[in-house]
Amino acid sequence: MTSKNKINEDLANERRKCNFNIEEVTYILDGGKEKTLQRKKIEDVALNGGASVDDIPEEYLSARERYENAIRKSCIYTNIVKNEVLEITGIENYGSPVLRRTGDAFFKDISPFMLHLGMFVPSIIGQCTAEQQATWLPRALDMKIIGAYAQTELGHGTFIRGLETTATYDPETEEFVLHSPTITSYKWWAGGLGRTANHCTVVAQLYTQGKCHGTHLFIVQIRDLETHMPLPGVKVGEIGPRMGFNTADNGFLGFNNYRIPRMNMMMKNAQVLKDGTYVKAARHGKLTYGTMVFVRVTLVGEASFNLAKAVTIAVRYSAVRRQSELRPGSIEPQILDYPTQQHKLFICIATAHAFQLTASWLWNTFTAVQAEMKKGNVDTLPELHALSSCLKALSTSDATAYIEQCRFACGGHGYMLSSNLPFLYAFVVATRTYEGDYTVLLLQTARFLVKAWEQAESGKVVTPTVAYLNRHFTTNGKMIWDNSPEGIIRVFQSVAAGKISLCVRSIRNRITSGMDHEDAWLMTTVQLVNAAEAHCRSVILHTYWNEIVRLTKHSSDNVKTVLNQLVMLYLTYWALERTGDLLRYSTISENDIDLLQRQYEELLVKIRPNAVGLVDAFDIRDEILQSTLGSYDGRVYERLMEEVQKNPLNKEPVDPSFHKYLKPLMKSKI
Ligand SMILES: CC/C=C\C/C=C\C/C=C\C/C=C\C/C=C\C/C=C\CCCCC(=O)SCCNC(=O)CCNC(=O)[C@H](O)C(C)(C)COP(=O)(O)OP(=O)(O)OC[C@H]1O[C@@H](n2cnc3c(N)ncnc32)[C@H](O)[C@@H]1OP(=O)(O)O
Ligand SMILES: Cc1cc2nc3c(=O)[nH]c(=O)nc-3n(C[C@H](O)[C@H](O)[C@H](O)COP(=O)(O)OP(=O)(O)OC[C@H]3O[C@@H](n4cnc5c(N)ncnc54)[C@H](O)[C@@H]3O)c2cc1C
Repeated sequence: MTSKNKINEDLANERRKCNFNIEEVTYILDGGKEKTLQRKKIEDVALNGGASVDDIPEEYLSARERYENAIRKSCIYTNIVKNEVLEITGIENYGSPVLRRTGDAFFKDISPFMLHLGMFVPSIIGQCTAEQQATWLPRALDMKIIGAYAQTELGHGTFIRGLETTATYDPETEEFVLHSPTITSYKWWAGGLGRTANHCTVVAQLYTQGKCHGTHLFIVQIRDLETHMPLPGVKVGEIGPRMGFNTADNGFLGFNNYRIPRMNMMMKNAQVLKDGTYVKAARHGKLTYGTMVFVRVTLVGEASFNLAKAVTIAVRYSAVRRQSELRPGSIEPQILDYPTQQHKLFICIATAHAFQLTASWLWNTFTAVQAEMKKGNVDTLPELHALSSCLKALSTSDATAYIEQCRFACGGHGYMLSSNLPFLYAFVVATRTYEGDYTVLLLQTARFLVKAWEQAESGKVVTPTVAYLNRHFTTNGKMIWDNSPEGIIRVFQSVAAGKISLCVRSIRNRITSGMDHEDAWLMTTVQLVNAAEAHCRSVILHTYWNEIVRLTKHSSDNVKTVLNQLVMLYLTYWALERTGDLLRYSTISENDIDLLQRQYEELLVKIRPNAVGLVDAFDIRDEILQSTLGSYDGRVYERLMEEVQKNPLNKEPVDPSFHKYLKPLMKSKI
């Protein structure tokens, strides 16, 4: 072994200590051995060319160079995917999470093609008729056209009904006229729109025969395919530097009476006939919001994956890093030996597991609802909307907080861009806002919960994810505390039921004292967000536990044990985080809380020897991690020094600014 690929001795020791079969855990997280093998095959094909390597790390480049470099690498990756990977996966897997994750080896920030595959293509699949799909989809998948998703405007992001862009049908020419009547109606934020896209999905208020029919989706060509010039009537550009997403060329877009053919309206759920007659085909009023539901579902997996990356970096670093002394004169311990460090990191491993298993479960729910909707049944959509909203909100918010915790866990070196932790944070913190802000989405779930509560109150049996509400009406008083996993979950469900019940009571009391329903709801929104968060927490705890029990049925004993320790850590951690709620809604005592705390500390000790094995089980290749601190070999200090050599500021021993500014300053007299 050369010194370049020699494994750091501490990390090698950690791997020797690991007592479970790492591959077995990887298979569970990936959804089965076949899926792991296919992922590895894709990674081998896509990454073995080393095409991702930048001579100069992208953070040293100017805005223009960074963008050009991102396009260059996107094209390399797209060609690999088109020519080699799709042969393995099949065209239907274009845009699958595996491709998205493999893509992370090419970009520290983000590909300008992300929104093309992440939202433009899904909007064609979800919102177009079969005939329209036949026109657009092959060209989009083949990258003959490149699209963005332009919904948000300068004046409105959350409130879609408030969007101002208009699409007015002209039966004379059988065209829609797109127009941006005000400055606030300019599209703003769409990824890939600023410089890259030549087409986009535009969300606009549809007018026909003098009547507005609300927001609908349109496919709009914005640039010439040969020259890439914006077409007449289109004003488009990049919105400027932001906290992250700096290679995603987020853009603005305005229209001046710009005409598109009638058939460019996405007509799966509603149509405008040649004469201008509006026909609504949809059985549910919000099917045009479907692309957002799809992305919210995928974001739970994104949260898990990005957190898995962060904690892989932080745990490996913590095994390599030695600091302070436990006793005078003793050898400096690995920082992973500090219980406070374990407290910061093990919850991140458990959370990545919880979100990954919840994401798979949510994906199955999503595909089941889609299948029902194909048959004309939309009854399960409200529950999916409520679930995807709160799970998107909580998973992105928790992942953001824990990625930052991983950075804190790496001390000063975590602040280096080369650790990749700042990039991960800047990318993930945006997910809390986009595709529906945290608070706004929890309030959507709260609407569903209040309705479910009313149904349960009237004796109706409610859907499985809120079935605990039926129990709430048949049991009296506080939930009996029970330290088993099922007991903790039951108590969390009682907390959710209790909070929803308080919300309903507050709304009713306010209405009784003279408020109208809207004001009573508004005044209760702080509690409603809290109740939706409690509900979502109980869903995650329940799903995580159920899935671990199901998936480890045939596992080896040691895998069963370590995955059980993790899920118990998760349940105990949240019980301790929510002792106030537990005291209010269950019979938990001071003594029970002391026991929980001891149980938590014992779990940290039990998990400690397997910590590196657990992050290895995420099986994230070094090319994808892109971190000086987190590589498999643990050559932390060597990599930090190697990275310094790439710094253009170190190219010359003396910077020109010395002669230009510093020296004259030093020579000048006071
Ligand atoms: C080379 C390539 C390299 C790599 C790439 C490789 C592969 C890539 C492949 C894949 C990518 C994978 C993943 C993608 C990952 C990341 C994507 C990256 C970036 C994404 C960027 C972000 C994009 C965006 O942000 S787009 C804009 C999103 N905007 C929003 O989310 C707006 C939020 N607001 C709303 O949703 C609504 O306005 C509202 C819900 C808040 C309110 O709506 P409205 O006022 O109309 O309704 P209400 O009156 O409140 O409610 C009425 C009833 O309707 C119900 N309702 C609401 N919404 C829905 C819904 N969606 N579905 C069902 N029902 C809904 C509501 O509950 C009410 O019901 P009730 O019964 O009356 O109570
Ligand atoms: C990196 C990034 C990429 C994006 N990409 C795209 C894209 O590709 N395409 C696209 O169309 N859009 C995109 N967006 C826009 C994104 O979807 C919106 O920013 C998001 O939906 C939030 O809307 P907003 O910015 O209008 O926030 P606002 O709605 O103005 O929110 C501001 C604050 O007001 C609060 N608030 C708003 N309404 C309510 C309410 N009813 N009740 C209580 N509180 C409320 C929110 O909680 C928040 O705290 C992107 C945004 C970012 C940051």
